Amino acid sequence: MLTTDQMRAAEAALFDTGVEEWALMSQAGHGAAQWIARLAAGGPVTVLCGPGHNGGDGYVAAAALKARGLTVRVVAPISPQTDLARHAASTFEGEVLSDGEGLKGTVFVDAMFGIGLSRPLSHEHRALIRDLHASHERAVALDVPSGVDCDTGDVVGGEGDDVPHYALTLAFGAWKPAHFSGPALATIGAARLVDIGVPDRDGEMRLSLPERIAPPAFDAHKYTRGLVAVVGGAMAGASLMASRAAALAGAGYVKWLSEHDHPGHPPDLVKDNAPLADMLGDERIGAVLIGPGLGRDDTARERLEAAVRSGHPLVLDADALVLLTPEILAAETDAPILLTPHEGELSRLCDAFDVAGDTKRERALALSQASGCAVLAKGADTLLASGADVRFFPPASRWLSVAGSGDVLAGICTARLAATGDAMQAACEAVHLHGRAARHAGAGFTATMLAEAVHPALEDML
Ligand SMILES: NC(=O)C1=CN([C@@H]2O[C@H](COP(=O)(O)OP(=O)(O)OC[C@H]3O[C@@H](n4cnc5c(N)ncnc54)[C@H](OP(=O)(O)O)[C@@H]3O)[C@@H](O)[C@H]2O)[C@@H](O)CC1
Ligand SMILES: [K+]
Repeated sequence: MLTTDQMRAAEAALFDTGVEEWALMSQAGHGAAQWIARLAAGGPVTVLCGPGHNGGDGYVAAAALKARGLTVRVVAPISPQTDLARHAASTFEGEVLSDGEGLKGTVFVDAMFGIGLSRPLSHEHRALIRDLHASHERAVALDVPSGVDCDTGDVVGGEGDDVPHYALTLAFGAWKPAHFSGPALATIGAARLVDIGVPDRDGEMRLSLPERIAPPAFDAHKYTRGLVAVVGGAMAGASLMASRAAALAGAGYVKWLSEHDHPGHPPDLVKDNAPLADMLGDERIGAVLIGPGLGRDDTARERLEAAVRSGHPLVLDADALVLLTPEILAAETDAPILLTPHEGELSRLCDAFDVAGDTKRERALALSQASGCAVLAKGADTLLASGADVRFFPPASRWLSVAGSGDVLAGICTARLAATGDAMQAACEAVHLHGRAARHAGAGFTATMLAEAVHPALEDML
């Protein structure tokens, strides 16, 4: 995944090796045409071409679709402004209109602006896009929906609903942050990558895709598979739900460290109510979860301090993120710690650690660097920051926006942390497991149903 500047640098590096600019544009346009042809299914296509190279890609796609025998119209409110764009336009031998008046069709292709967007869209351009979108059955965006800032996913000078919804967005050469984060998520639709020869490199920003979860070793026993300790608190239900999710996400043994009882306590979950510091002294513990249902009073703070002092790998969630300060973390050993804040908790933590950032990605990175913890910033555009690295995730089920969903995720994170010993890997596995579980749970599920669905989700990922 590349920012606009990194994308331009990657293109420049290719040109230095002798690759022609036209070759890249040709690959982008032809790659796009293949997708558009599938969506058009023989119906008419309208391509809106801008003045730069995004428009150039549009002209190449239009020519390729016309060569396939489709009816193709180009709408170009601004003429091409560079030699390369003019050359691309010259390859399209069909109707070029200056406005979209009365046009109807199957697919509307938005090739107005891509990574070169330099200011908000004018009212006229916004209206033209809205009208063409409305008069066609499906819309496809080339590189990004016009008006979206590739680096942030913000709509430049507008709100998320100022850009219409696209069925498909075709990213050229590399993913940009806008494809998986920010308000743009509401407009991007399905995102597909079109290869134009930009080499995949092991950059700091990547899209995390599900990888296989390692099954237990042949000689595994409950402790080597991971002993998870879930610290309970004033509201027992949340930590109980997290414990259940941890047990189904592959932990060998889950202990619920709770002074309170709960009627939903399953018989296979061991409850321990000895003094917390004693229980946390068990060296066999692979990872500790603290936060769900913890409470925010002095007792809760003491429990959090004890968990940090224990030196075990940790997952901090919910109330633990409200209580956390740099002073509490100062007691830390070098064990991995994963923080799992939602948007509000992330803001609070940034204040507590005295860091800031314009985007969620920048805030999560700054917090990770200031705290030394991995930060899984949850939400519709969940992302993971650790040191200088960022992982984005494919969008998950919108039904995950249910109370208790975060408790389930925290439980899964802790089971995977106990199994892998690595916060980054654990968080990636957990996000994919959580997303899979949501698919198994279907629509309108409760957090309890989601926790149970972690079981078939784990089976899928082996
Ligand atoms: N480089 C390559 O080799 C490859 C690039 N590729 C493709 O090129 C795209 C990037 O092309 P690009 O750099 O030409 O920028 P692009 O997005 O077309 O816009 C720039 C033009 O729009 C204008 N403009 C901007 N905002 C405006 C506004 N609000 N309202 C009005 N005008 C506005 C701006 O004018 P200016 O700001 O200079 O006044 C300029 O004329 C990239 O997304 C990908 O699709 C691929 O084919 C792979 C190979
Ligand atoms: K576009």
